[in-house]
Amino acid sequence: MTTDALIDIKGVTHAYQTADGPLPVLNNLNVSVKEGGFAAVVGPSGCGKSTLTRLIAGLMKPDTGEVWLHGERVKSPRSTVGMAFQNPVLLEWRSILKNVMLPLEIVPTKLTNTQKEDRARELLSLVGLEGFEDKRPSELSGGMRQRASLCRSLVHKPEVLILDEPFGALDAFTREDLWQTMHALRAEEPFTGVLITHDLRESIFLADQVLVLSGRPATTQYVMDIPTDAPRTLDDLYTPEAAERLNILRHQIEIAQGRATDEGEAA
Ligand SMILES: Nc1ncnc2c1ncn2[C@@H]1O[C@H](COP(=O)(O)OP(=O)(O)OP(=O)(O)O)[C@@H](O)[C@H]1O
Repeated sequence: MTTDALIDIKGVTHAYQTADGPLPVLNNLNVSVKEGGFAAVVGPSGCGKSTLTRLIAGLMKPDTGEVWLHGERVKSPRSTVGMAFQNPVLLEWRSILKNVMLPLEIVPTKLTNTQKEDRARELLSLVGLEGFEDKRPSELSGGMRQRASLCRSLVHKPEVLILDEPFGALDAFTREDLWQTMHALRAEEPFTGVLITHDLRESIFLADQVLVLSGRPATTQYVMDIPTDAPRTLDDLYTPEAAERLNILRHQIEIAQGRATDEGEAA
């Protein structure tokens, strides 16, 4: 296969088999993310965003179409994909450090135990959790737990990081802090990312490409490229360019929901 895309989803169609018959979820979906790219996926509730992440991670196979990661067809679960979700599932009987080290116990690695620990400590320090390594998850705030969960999803240096609404349960200020942490992490530890979110500001702040999926069964309805020439700051969200991008995306979501048409008229 000749493509410079690290993630290449080609013509994927999928339906879940339910008691009421097939539920078509994805319809001829095409998504391409280049190495080091960061794509945000937005779309109406229930349109198939999480299904897309399961396909990338190899947790399920599409009915038709192909999923490729780094030039290899995905047919089974991939340990080279890291995932973080809205509710970080940290194990209460393990310290924060040991929680972060968990993937290194599961995914084959040549690191010694000391190197594994150093790696986990380094990431925890990068997200501002130095000094909390020996705490239990319940001793941390929600934002701190999510930081630890991000470290855990990156500790084995995955090719792809999938973030499924990881900041959705956090208050607005903590969420903005975490957005900046994401940029810091990416600067230190470049990865290819796919972020599922309902927050359009989050999508334009974090991603270099925003994909709007149509209503179910989802197809790629609109793609917005966001150039990344300089490090982003929260002030960038209050510029006329940001306002225009948010307006375009909001309108596209309304089209996906069937509440507006292409011409901007109410449906
Ligand atoms: N294992 C399953 N079996 C049957 N139906 C499923 C299954 N998983 C998801 N669905 C249905 O498929 C549709 C798409 O689900 P999915 O979780 O991918 O959507 P989503 O866009 O991530 O949703 P949300 O925005 O609400 O998080 C939903 O209608 C959901 O109920």
